[in-house]
Formats: sequence, C-alpha cells, structure tokens
Amino acid sequence: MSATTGKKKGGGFLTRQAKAKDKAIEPVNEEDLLRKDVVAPEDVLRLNKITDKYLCPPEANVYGIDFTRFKLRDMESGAVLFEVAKPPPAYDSDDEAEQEEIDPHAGRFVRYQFTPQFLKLKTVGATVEFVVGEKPVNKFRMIERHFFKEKLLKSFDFEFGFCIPHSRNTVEHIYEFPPLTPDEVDDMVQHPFDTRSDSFYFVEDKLIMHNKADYAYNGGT
Ligand SMILES: CCCCCCCCCCCCCC(=O)O
Repeated sequence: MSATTGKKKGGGFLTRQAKAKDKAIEPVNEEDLLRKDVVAPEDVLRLNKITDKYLCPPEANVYGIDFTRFKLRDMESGAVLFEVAKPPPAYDSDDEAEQEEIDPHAGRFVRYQFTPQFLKLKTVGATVEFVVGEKPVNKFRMIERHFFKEKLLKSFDFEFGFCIPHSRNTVEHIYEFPPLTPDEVDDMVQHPFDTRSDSFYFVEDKLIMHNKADYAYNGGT
C-alpha cells in the first residue's frame, strides 16, 4: 500500500502521527501526576509551569544516588561560576535525625545568586559528581525545566547512562542557553527568584528524585 492510500483510508498514518504529537504537548496538571504510582519522562515534559510540590518522596531514591560535587563553568572563557562539594557525613547521628525531622526536603532545594552577566552566557558546563549504592543504575536521566514566571525558558534532557554499584561517577553536561530578549533579561534581573527550575531524575523511566532551584541575577560583580 502506498503512503497516499494509507493517508486516505481512515485517517491513516499521518493522522496517527498528528495525534501522537498533540498528545506529547498536551499540558498536564501537577496534581494529576501526584496521583500516579509511576511518574515517567513523558509526564514531566507536559508540565507547563513550575511545580509547587515534590512529585516523589526522598525515599523514591532506592538507588542511594548522592550528589557529592557540582561545578558550573563558562564554556567560552573557562571561568568557574559556581562550585560546591558536599561535606563529609556528620558522625553525630542524633543531630542528623533531628535535622530530618525539621525539614524532610533538606538538600532538595538550592538557591543560586548570579550577576546579570550570567544571562549573557551562551553555554555553561555543569560537572556533577555522584555516588551510587548497591544496585546497578540503568538509564539514569535528568530532565530539567527552567521557567521565568509562567514561561518555560528551556527544558534540558541529559543522560547519565549506566552506573555500576558502589561507583563514584563524574559527568559534564552542556547547557546551551535559550535566546533571551533584552527586555526578558531586564525582567529576570529585576525579579529575583522568579526564575526557577525543576530537576527530575529517572532510572529506567521512573522518577526517583525531584530537586528544585531558584535563581537571582541581581548580584554584584
Ligand atoms: C536562563 C536560563 C538558563 C538555563 C541554564 C542554566 C544553567 C545553570 C543550571 C544550573 C542548574 C542547577 C540545578 C540544581 O541545582 O538543581
């Protein structure tokens, strides 16, 4: 059967393609995703605003994935823009238990304060070091969605691949900045922390971690 015949009969191939495309961009509500047993990559790609809540509990990270170092560098100049390493674990387990009681989301939110020049950058490299627990980690993937107010600036999709049990891994992902108009840049500088991101981490297409960040671009040089 030719492609033309297929298209004519019952709506055929082209209609199915169009339907799949429509479905892919159909927005989804955060509350609907909170009701799901498994949140998948295609679910979070349909969110059209920043989340209010976390779409999985900290316990969903059954792989013991722990981020131990994070560095941002400007790919053009090589300048290091931000760097943080996780301090070694506290040995006073009582204090740690108390801390978790106070804030169950500790470590899931980061606030970044950059200068306005940050928004002029074209590409930033993010080096992440992380350890994994006793299970092998397959198809480790991060989808990170950046919003300013109600607008999606860009959705990044990075693969970490396969990680062997008890390994320490380092990977650098390249962020290509979205085009921003001078008015948008001004608006973002004038409205600190209205730029936000959701970082969704998947193993074998199942959400296992959800971290959040917000950003100010009004810092001094
Ligand atoms: C204005 C949109 C810029 C998008 C690129 C931002 C590059 C830096 C991303 C840092 C993301 C860190 C996320 C986190 O700590 O959870």
